[in-house]
Amino acid sequence: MTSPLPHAASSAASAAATAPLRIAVPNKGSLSEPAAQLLREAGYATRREGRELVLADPENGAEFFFLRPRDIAVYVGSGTLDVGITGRDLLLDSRAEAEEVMQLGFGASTFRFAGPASQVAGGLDVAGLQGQRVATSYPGLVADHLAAAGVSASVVRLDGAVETAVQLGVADAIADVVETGSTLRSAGLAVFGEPILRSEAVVITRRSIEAGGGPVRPAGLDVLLRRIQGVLVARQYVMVDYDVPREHLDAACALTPGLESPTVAPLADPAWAAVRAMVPRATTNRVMDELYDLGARAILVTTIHACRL
Ligand SMILES: Nc1ncnc2c1ncn2[C@@H]1O[C@H](COP(=O)(O)OP(=O)(O)OP(=O)(O)O)[C@@H](O)[C@H]1O
Ligand SMILES: O=P(O)(O)OC[C@H]1O[C@H](OP(=O)(O)OP(=O)(O)O)[C@H](O)[C@@H]1O
Ligand SMILES: [Mg+2]
Repeated sequence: MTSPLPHAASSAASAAATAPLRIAVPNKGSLSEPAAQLLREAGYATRREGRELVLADPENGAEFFFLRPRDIAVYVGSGTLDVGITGRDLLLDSRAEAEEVMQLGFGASTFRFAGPASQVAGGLDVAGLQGQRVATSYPGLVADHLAAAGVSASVVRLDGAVETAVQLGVADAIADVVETGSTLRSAGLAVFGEPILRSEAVVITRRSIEAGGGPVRPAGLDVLLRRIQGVLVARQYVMVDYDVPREHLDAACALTPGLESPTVAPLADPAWAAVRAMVPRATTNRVMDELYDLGARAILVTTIHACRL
């Protein structure tokens, strides 16, 4: 008797057979929990108690390293680790040889200059920083921005609580992450100038891997990116099903074009058709109202748990 043929190896299984993909993940701070949640939803192992520094996930061909978000670009840029999740602002500040390959839609913030509210009301602008002291935890980012603006100022590097530096006389202005703006307000500061950067969490790899010309693209990277993309799309879209009179089918399909094209199926009653399409989650109720006004009925919305497009 012959033994059965093995199943063709899936891309995930073949990745598991080679060296694991080494992935850097934030161990603390604003990005840590949403990054863990994303990886969990993408089917990867996550650490049970928060103190593990390394976590092997052989079933998925991955190994996770829990590191300070600020250090992640350094490990990835040097090629020590294959891929990482960090903030765009931290990546640029590090000046590491790493680049962004996917935006993740969480950890959003703006990076801005701020100064005493009275001076800002009096017209303080970036040119007014000439010869001044600017406190920040992101000295690389600020130095690059000032140089591009042709402003010569001294950058005072602080670890955190940067807003207090002006009050204590260590700096004349600051540049920091602003989310709600409440920390600035309570320190008597206000933003000025254009935003230096809009940041969010991103996936990074070593520079030029994407172009295919530089370092070898690590095995398993495509699987990781596809899985993450699947989670992000599943979060952004819902599935909408409805029945619509055939005379309004074209107008209904225009409202719900889906990604390629909506699925249209006949109903037992030839005057009606059934339609199924993915719809951006944020527009769900507006689309339902417009479909209803058009004569569509039995409009059902369901959550998508995962997808591969
Ligand atoms: N309110 C926020 N404060 C700081 N960083 C934020 C905020 N919202 C989003 N971020 C993003 O999180 C990343 C900084 O994370 P990091 O863990 O270094 O700092 P943190 O969240 O302030 O934590 P901690 O101050 O405890 O070290 C940056 O990419 C930043 O843009
Ligand atoms: O605009 P907001 O919503 O007020 O958020 C922005 C503040 O949050 C962060 O500080 P964090 O609490 O991380 O303290 P740190 O400065 O010591 O890092 C950041 O450095 C700002 O100070
Ligand atoms: Mg902080």
